Amino acid sequence: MLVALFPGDGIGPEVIAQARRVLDALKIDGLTYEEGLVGGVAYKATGHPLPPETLDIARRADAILFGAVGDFDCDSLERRLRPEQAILGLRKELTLFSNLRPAKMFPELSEASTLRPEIAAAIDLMIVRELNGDVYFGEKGLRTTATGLREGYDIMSYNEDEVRRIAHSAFRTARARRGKLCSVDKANVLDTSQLWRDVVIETAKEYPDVALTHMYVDNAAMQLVRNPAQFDVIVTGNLFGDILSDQASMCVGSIGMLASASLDANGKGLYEPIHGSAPDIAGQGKANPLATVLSAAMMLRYSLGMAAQADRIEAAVAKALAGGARSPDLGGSLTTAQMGDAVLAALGD
Ligand SMILES: NC(=O)C1=CN([C@@H]2O[C@H](COP(=O)(O)OP(=O)(O)OC[C@H]3O[C@@H](n4cnc5c(N)ncnc54)[C@H](O)[C@@H]3O)[C@@H](O)[C@H]2O)C=CC1
Ligand SMILES: CC(C)CC(=O)C(=O)O
Ligand SMILES: [Mg+2]
Repeated sequence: MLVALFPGDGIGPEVIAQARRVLDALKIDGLTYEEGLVGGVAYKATGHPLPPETLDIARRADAILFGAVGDFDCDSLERRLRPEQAILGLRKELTLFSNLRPAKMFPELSEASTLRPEIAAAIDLMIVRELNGDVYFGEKGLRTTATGLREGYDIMSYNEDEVRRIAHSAFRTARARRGKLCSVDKANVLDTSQLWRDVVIETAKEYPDVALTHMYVDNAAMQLVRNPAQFDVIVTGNLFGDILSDQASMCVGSIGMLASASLDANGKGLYEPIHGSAPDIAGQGKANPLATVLSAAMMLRYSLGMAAQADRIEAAVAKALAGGARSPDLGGSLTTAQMGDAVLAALGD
């Protein structure tokens, strides 16, 4: 089994290094790694944020473990050369349309949540975010209006096939969990969302065992902090899912805790923390690596058929937290490597 390892920029290499240590400690027979350049480091070395060699590794690999991309040095580059194009390009080129972002409260972290402990305690939800469409991939550009004003535009669109495939993914996810699906849109204003809602309702006919509800995204943002326990699975578009998942991360303690899987129709996946390259803390040993460690566990579970090994990692993370391991984002002072040490120690117990 080949794992593509793409550390990227900023804290990406720091958190990937800890995930790799944890994977190595499992001593899984036949697991090999091939590293590739992505993001700002790739641009600086090759002139492209997603070089063809990297894409080739990604295509050959059984799964991809990704750190983060983003580098302020590249802010003035034209859009197609910017580091973020690496992750957007991988998602599109490999048709990774279904982005699973679980947010579950580790009981030991209730003091790190921005919510009251009794509200935070019950959080166990999954955001299923569409990853190949929406404003991120629509026609976009800068132009000058007839009156000489500068204007920017990003077209939001979804066709019914794109909505149907993510709806199926979300219904299946809900069926395997508590059987509740909330579709989040802005159908009171956006035609894109009206189509989204119609197609989700049509798809629901194939899943009579799943209870479907709908919510506008502004209300969903509010409900996520008012009463997050009401949610089991949330399905939503690319932009809304991006925003709601960062919000959900603070409900369970930190953006440094949220893992993700981005899957194609056949179970091939890219696994990454939901956070970015965090230039404000890069190189200082302050990054929490647990989101990446938990992403590696999702990789074992979803793409490599190694659920027992995934369970071991998740149990070790829970044990490390129960033992008091805390990086600065969780109110502690452990370094990135010390958080890795704590997980390794828990794995060995
Ligand atoms: N998938 C990816 O590669 C993503 C890339 N980005 C890129 O990352 C760069 C920085 O973006 P921001 O908006 O600042 O988002 P960010 O997620 O990198 O950071 C937001 C805040 O959270 C903190 N943070 C993030 N991860 C953390 C961790 N593991 N441990 C402790 N604290 C953590 C950061 O220090 C910062 O204060 C940008 O270039 C952006 O485009 C942003 C999100 C995802
Ligand atoms: C470059 C961004 C689109 C990545 C991001 O913020 C995300 O996927 O959460
Ligand atoms: Mg994001």
